Amino acid sequence: MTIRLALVPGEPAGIGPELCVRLAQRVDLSTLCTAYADPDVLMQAASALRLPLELLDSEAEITRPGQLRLIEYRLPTPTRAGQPDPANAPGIIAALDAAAHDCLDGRMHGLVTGPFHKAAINDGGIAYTGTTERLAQQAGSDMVMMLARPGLRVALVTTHLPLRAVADAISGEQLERILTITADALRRDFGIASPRIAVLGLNPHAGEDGHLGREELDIIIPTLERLRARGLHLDGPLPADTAFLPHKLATFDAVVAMYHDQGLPVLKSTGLEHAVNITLGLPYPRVAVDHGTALDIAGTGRATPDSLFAAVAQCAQFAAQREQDA
Ligand SMILES: NC(=O)C1=CN([C@@H]2O[C@H](COP(=O)(O)OP(=O)(O)OC[C@H]3O[C@@H](n4cnc5c(N)ncnc54)[C@H](O)[C@@H]3O)[C@@H](O)[C@H]2O)C=CC1
Ligand SMILES: NCC(=O)COP(=O)(O)O
Repeated sequence: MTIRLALVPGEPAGIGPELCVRLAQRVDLSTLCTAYADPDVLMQAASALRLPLELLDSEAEITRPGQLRLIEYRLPTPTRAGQPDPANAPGIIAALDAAAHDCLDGRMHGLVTGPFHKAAINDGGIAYTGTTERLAQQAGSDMVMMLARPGLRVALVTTHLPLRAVADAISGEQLERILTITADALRRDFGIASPRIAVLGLNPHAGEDGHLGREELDIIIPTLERLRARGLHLDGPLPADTAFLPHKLATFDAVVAMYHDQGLPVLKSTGLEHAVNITLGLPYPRVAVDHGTALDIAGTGRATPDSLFAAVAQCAQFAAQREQDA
């Protein structure tokens, strides 16, 4: 069967549009995608890169490099590379919401997104902590944010939260939900029959037996014991500073970190180009680039499209797997 993916470039002043133009040069990937975007933004990015771009209607067949199917979402103000305009926020989010809606109703099999500029969207009057949270709210489902590259998958217990709020957000119920969704996704989407998951502590040295914090003793350990009794293979709570040592990582299928900057720097420090951002728990597969809007290099042609290419390939694989299982 033919897999159809909705592709949303994200912030028009960032590198998202030019990555979509580069994607259009790869017929093996572009043939899977339909962009939800402003045609002028994509044509401007193609012109800056001096690459061919022909925008087709949403049912057209891709026959050569440089073609991309498009569903139009026009923005009110012209794009200047590197300078997000909050006035465009409603249009940017309208494209995202429409693409997600088309995934929910089965018109599309999965969603691939470029980077969104969180501050510009909030400055435009839309309360937005992240795409992961918005998609989960729209779908009425729970979610887990997982970033993955070959050899390492990191899922997060809390996502876009001020550090001050993290400890209060970690409850036994929340941890149980995150671990259950992660284990289910490892089985269903990644085909790992009996996944082994490492769970990090919250405090230095995983609390040092309660001398450096009590969340491990009061919340994490009891939750892990409860879930082990239900058959999950969980190791932890592990001290975060040593859990990522290569000989330890080799024994896990995924690491669950308590907060954003506990887990993601480890993954991103080995290169932005190999990793993708996966939303687990939605009714459809969603995969995003792992990097941000890179306003500092937008329009220069220096942005590598590898994470977007990997996101499309990964989303197509998940979508095909789900269609086969259905
Ligand atoms: N998937 C998403 O929607 C994400 C959005 N963001 C948003 O992006 C904005 C900027 O975030 P930053 O922390 O500055 O991170 P960033 O990822 O945009 O930039 C960090 C550094 O990596 C470079 N870089 C990023 N992507 C690259 C690529 N494809 N090729 C070459 N170099 C690349 C940038 O030039 C910069 O030097 C923020 O508003 C943030 O919220 C951040 C992460 C993910
Ligand atoms: N650090 C990941 C990130 O900011 C992207 O998350 P989301 O906007 O896709 O939820």
